[in-house]
Amino acid sequence: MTTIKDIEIYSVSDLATAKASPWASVSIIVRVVTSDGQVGYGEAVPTLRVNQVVKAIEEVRRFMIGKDPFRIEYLFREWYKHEFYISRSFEAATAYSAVDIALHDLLGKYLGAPIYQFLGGLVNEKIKAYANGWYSDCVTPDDFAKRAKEVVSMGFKAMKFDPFGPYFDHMDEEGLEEAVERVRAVREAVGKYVDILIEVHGRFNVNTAIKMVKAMEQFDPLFIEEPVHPDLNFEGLAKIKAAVPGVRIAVGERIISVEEALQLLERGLVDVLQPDITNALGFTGMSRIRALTEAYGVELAPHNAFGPVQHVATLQFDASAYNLLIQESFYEFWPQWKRDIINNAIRLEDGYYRVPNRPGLGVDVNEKVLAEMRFEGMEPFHEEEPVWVIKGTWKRYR
Ligand SMILES: O=C(O)[C@H](O)[C@@H](O)[C@H](O)[C@H](O)CO
Ligand SMILES: [Mg+2]
Repeated sequence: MTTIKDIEIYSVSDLATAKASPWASVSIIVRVVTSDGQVGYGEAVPTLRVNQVVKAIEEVRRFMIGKDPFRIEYLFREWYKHEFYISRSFEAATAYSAVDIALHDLLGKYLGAPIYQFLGGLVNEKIKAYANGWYSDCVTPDDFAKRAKEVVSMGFKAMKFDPFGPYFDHMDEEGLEEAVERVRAVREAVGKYVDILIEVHGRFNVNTAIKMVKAMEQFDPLFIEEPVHPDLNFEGLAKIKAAVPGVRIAVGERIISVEEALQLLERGLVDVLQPDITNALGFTGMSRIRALTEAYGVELAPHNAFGPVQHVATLQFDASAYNLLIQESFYEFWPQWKRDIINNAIRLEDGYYRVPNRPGLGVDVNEKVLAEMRFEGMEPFHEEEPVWVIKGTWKRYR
């Protein structure tokens, strides 16, 4: 019987190139090795918890050594039994997510099939992408408009951005006007057939969020994402939906269980759910969440903001999701080393991605790059700009 022989953990980074997504200037890649020498890869969430996540993966590693890697559901339930806090701990959830992704990669390689083949087969021949990470250092409406045009020239048919500068909790009239002017400039630059998605990063209190959503409706966003502080999601989103029923609301990047997805869906608070395969318990969790969204008639736009193994794992998941709306991508805006980790195997074709159809994740991981980029340390922290915004945008322009 094939067993898990080891789980290696690679924190990789080149801090000097932390351009668009400062929260993910590090990537945490896991390499699961079996007794017959096969290797599966996964990825965990870095952000301001790199060392904690690495330690949490070590806990999963201790449990997994010697186990049958193909008993994926059994392994999840056993670890759920032992771990005790996995539904309450982001670190525990992302650690397990990374290993679950690697187990699916191994199963695909064992079966000689891409992961989507055993998730229900190919539903989406190609995946519509939206660009994120494209607006580093954009401050004025003109900055955003110019860069948005470049994004369209790359082939993207959709793009997401956070136009809210340095506002948090509350935003005054001037701040709202600045945000409106940035969105207006992008809408005028790209025209009405390119989708605009507005990212709020859960910045605002409920009253500010309602005022903001009302102001943004004129631009017909594909959705507005995380308009209110995530701990206010239930009451806050309900008030937003009541006040502005015509705007699609998207949340979900922070959920770590199918139960959290259910709490959002059963209250009718979300129009587009954005679970993330690197913290919503890998393919095992995402498949459960997908079934729920289908039952509630909610579309999927999986969050995807960290690294290359996450990128291809998400595409494998997307391939068999009939209620997929659109897929987030930072891929084209990363430093080159991140794309090199998967030999730059993914290509945007007229705004869409084809899903690799080779076994497992469908791409090779470049172990030379993994070794070269190995890194000990933490994500950079800057007091003057939260790590979760696109670099250089936490500014006013008036
Ligand atoms: O929708 C997104 O891609 C996310 O909100 C990113 O913009 C965040 O900054 C990151 O996920 C923080 O960890
Ligand atoms: Mg987001």
